[in-house]
Amino acid sequence: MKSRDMNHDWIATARTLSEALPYMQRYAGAIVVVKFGGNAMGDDDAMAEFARDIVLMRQVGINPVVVHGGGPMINDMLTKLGIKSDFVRGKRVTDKATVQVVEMVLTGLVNKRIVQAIMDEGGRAVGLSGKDDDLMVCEADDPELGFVGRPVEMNPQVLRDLFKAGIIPVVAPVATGMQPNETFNVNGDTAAGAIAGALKADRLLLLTDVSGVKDRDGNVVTAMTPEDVEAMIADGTIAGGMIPKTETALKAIEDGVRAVVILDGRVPNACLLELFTEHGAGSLIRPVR
Ligand SMILES: Nc1ncnc2c1ncn2[C@@H]1O[C@H](COP(=O)(O)OP(=O)(O)O)[C@@H](O)[C@H]1O
Ligand SMILES: CC(=O)N[C@@H](CCC(=O)OP(=O)(O)O)C(=O)O
Repeated sequence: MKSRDMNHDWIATARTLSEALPYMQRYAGAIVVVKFGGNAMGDDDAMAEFARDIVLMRQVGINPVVVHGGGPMINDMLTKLGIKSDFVRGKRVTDKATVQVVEMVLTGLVNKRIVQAIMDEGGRAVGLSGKDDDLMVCEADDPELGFVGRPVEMNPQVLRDLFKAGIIPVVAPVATGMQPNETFNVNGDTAAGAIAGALKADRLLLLTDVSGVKDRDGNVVTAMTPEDVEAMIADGTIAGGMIPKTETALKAIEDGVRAVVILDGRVPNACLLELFTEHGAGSLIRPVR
């Protein structure tokens, strides 16, 4: 058995723990899907800290699912191999050679790095992609993008089976198609939204590199309805990479996810701060109740 450091700095102070306990009880049995993007991954210390948070979530009875990205790691490998890559509306134009590199990097290097980090922190993790047990079946999103997938059928039973066994699923956003032998590259946010929707998750946490959705003055909007988000997209306050992210949030809520939070994954203990403190973290999007 490997030696494992089971100390969680975050719960080292009694004050924080007493604040956290009611929230931990409230979330017992909840399904929380966490999108961990390539830009949020950082160095080995940041990875270990993220893994520690996920393990703690599992220890207090939450069923976490990690859906990861890895755009920067794909870029590095494509550069090494001399393959050029372009993005259209935030999605990578993916030809045959590129989709092979995407699958190799995401399901190999990135997926196993996260699985290993969770194991090192005392959790149990199993890595899979959308291909495993047909978890995520796609069609081509747009002919202009090549092998970029749009999820059309989800089979999340394998995730529920892993929950029952106390195992944390770690999902790479690579999917199978309707035809034999098809492989699709799926945007990480899109995959996380589709998985959260299929599970009717209690929370979808989209970790990014800003503290949340900002208004015109640059202040983070802490609570929003889907209608607020639509208005901010329409008037241009939400732009660039935040558009697909917030659109993913809207679709997930439509599919039955109770709430979506967009938050800064570079902040230490970001997921725990969101789930287990009164003030939370980032921007919470949910329907008016
Ligand atoms: N209203 C907004 N609030 C916050 N960020 C915004 C907003 N509009 C555009 N953005 C941009 O969206 C970016 C996040 O999207 P993206 O870079 O695609 O994230 P990731 O790489 O984590 O998926 C922010 O860094 C910011 O530059
Ligand atoms: C279709 C598409 O764009 N797929 C992404 C998949 C990885 C991803 O989403 O990574 P981040 O979350 O780190 O950006 C890509 O090829 O980069």
